[in-house]
Amino acid sequence: MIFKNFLNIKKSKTVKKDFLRLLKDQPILFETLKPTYKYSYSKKIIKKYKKFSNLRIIGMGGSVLGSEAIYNFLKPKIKKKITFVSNLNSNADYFDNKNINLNLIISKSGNTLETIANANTLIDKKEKNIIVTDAKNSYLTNLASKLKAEIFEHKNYVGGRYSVLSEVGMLPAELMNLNERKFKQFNNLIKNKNFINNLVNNVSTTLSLIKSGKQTSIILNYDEQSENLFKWYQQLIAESLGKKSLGLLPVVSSMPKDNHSLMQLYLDGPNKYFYTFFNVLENRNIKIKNDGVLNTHKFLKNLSIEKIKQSQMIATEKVFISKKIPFRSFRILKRNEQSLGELFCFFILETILLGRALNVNPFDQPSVELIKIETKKILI
Ligand SMILES: O=P(O)(O)OC[C@H]1O[C@H](O)[C@H](O)[C@@H](O)[C@@H]1O
Repeated sequence: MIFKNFLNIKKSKTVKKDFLRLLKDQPILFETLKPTYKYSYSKKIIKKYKKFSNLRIIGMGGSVLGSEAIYNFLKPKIKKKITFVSNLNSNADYFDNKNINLNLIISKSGNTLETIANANTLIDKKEKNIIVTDAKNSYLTNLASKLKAEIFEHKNYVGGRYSVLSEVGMLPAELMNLNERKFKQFNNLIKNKNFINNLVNNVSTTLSLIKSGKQTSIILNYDEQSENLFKWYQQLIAESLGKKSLGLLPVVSSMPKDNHSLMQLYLDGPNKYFYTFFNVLENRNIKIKNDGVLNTHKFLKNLSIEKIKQSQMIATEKVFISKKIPFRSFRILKRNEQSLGELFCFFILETILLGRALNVNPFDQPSVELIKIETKKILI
């Protein structure tokens, strides 16, 4: 991964201290970031489920965004068909898919309304089921015994949006036949001085941008297969930091598509945003067909789609520099488990450090309950 930090870096000794304190006094959820983490299942138990080829994963928010990010980012490597049911949509194509052989239903609380509704609409008697949920009595623990489903514990000390490297993201990864071990980059990264400096300076600079009134963080994403990664990131940032009238609004822009839609605003609109350029450089090599190129556009000969896209990214970075618009950039060299593991780790640490510096608790989401309570009142 190549990470280019903001141009005008603000260095903060407090953030560095916070980082060292975080390493010394690690939240227990950090166990999930390490290769030594003890899953609630054994590799032997899950082996029998690896033969299933057509999976449906049902969940909401942190219970599913991580596995959806993994699936889409690493799709070229994955031979299975996985259907994600992570919203309420009566018109979705998945209602017509009758070939599912294994369901994975994931919910920490076991009581999330959308997950219950989707499970009870979609699951068919002939399908096998695995349920990942907290051990306590809930709708899903009861459903598991009714369905005679396999049940694996969602450790109660791991919050949904921080759970991607626990059972929640790694069981789906195993079933996708990916290498779970390779996602676990925490131990390597905290020994890497470059990573630590980048992380600390990135957090310090983000804090000074927030202080100067820039509370919208726009991701200029040049890799369509990373869209779900940034959906995961959105929840992480929004639920962790959006409290006490503070927080950041993470917006994901599809690039270069949005050159033709939002870029004008980014360049000349309110001076209230900061940006993250993101691209993955390992892709199929699809080239322009030379014999079809018209003489006026000879420069296109031999070019690949990726070369054109990457040139647009570099060009946009140049324009941002000339306009003094703050940005950082990620260039991911390999599309593999390790790169994704590094990104998960970077963003998790970034979020916790921002939370500490802003003096908000990055692990709760108290107001989310309000909608659940009001919805129940309407339905009962
Ligand atoms: O895993 P579950 O208990 O089903 O929760 C799923 C999601 O719903 C909640 O409302 C929270 O805001 C999220 O943080 C959580 O990831």
